Amino acid sequence: MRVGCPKEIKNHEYRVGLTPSSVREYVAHGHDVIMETNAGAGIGAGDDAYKAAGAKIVGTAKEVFEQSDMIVKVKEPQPAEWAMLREDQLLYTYLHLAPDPEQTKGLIDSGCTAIAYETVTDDRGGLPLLAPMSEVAGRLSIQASATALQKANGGSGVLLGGVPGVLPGKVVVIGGGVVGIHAAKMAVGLGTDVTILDRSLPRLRQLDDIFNGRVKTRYSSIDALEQEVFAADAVIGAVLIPGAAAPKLVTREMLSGMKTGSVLCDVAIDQGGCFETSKATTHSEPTYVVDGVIHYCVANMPGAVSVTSAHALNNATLQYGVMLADKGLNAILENHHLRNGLNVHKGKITNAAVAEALGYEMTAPETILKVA
Ligand SMILES: NC(=O)C1=CN([C@@H]2O[C@H](COP(=O)(O)OP(=O)(O)OC[C@H]3O[C@@H](n4cnc5c(N)ncnc54)[C@H](O)[C@@H]3O)[C@@H](O)[C@H]2O)C=CC1
Ligand SMILES: CC(=O)C(=O)O
Ligand SMILES: [Mg+2]
Repeated sequence: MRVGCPKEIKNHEYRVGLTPSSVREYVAHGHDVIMETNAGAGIGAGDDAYKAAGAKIVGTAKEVFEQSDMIVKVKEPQPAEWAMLREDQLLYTYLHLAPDPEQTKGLIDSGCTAIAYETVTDDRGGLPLLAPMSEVAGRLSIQASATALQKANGGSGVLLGGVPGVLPGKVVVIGGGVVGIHAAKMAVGLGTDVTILDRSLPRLRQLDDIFNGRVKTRYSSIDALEQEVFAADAVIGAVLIPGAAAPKLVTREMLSGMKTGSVLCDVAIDQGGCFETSKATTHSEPTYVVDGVIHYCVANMPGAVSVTSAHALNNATLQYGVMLADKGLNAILENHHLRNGLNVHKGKITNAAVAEALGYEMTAPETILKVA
């Protein structure tokens, strides 16, 4: 198969869909890899490194899209990119369609087969292609919140770790999954007072074991949520209902009960955000203020640490990517985890949560996947 990888074009997105090491693996499986020139510049991988791994370098994204059977990316396609996709082409990347009707329509109109990293599953009930970026974003969320809390950045002037004789700041994490655990790890490392809220009791029990008394856990009722959010210096939004739009857990009304200069960091913004007042921001302008509360809502947080992120992402995406290149649509038919990743095929929505969020009819992948 001809596998293509364009340079990412989202604001301050420095990751790349294929590292040179991944290119070598595709080539070892007999595939041709076509890279856009400078695609790896943001991770310090020049065209020479890609050539050495066996890739062909082309000058424009247009050539990559024209010459490839499968496109491997990081972020959801931007309008200029979805216009270049075509029927019989596989797209393998993050999509986050539930909060994004325009992109969904773009993919439907293209006729392409789109697999969303964030809905591919594994045998343990996890989301293996989302997990590495959730690890990164969870860890970054504490750095981002600590920076926003600094007075010169508009924050309340609280140091999350405190100092001897002065109490530490309070971090509240809503959603104790991958993002939540990694946010808590960083916050604990700084010496912060940390509480994690979740709706899953088994998950709360697991967190209690992992952190061995170093974090408090709380069932996420409306009461508990309100009390914790009002007392917090930083709130990390880390909930997920796979594929679906995030539930709005912190309302506009609740902001008036929060401390002035406290921070809402909405990591779940790529699924529409879990705070009513969240709107996606970029690394150029990551924060804005509503009712005295700083909002940080960057939808591609891991792009800021592109070297770590691109390698962590490739570690997770490579196995399924090579499977897709080896077997084409047959890979999706044979592997139910990859089938869970299928969101759009030949103009139909094949993911139930996406269909429900956007009012489309859901079509079961098995009924429309035609294999040559
Ligand atoms: N902004 C960014 O750059 C990035 C965003 N993300 C996003 O972060 C979000 C979280 O991802 P993961 O941690 O991997 O998901 P996960 O599935 O590991 O964890 C989500 C947790 O939320 C909990 N939850 C669901 N509804 C809840 C509610 N009403 N109240 C409290 N807890 C609730 C679940 O029980 C689960 O423990 C996703 O939307 C993901 O796409 C991930 C990476 C980067
Ligand atoms: C998961 C996601 O949206 C990201 O890594 O940018
Ligand atoms: Mg997005």
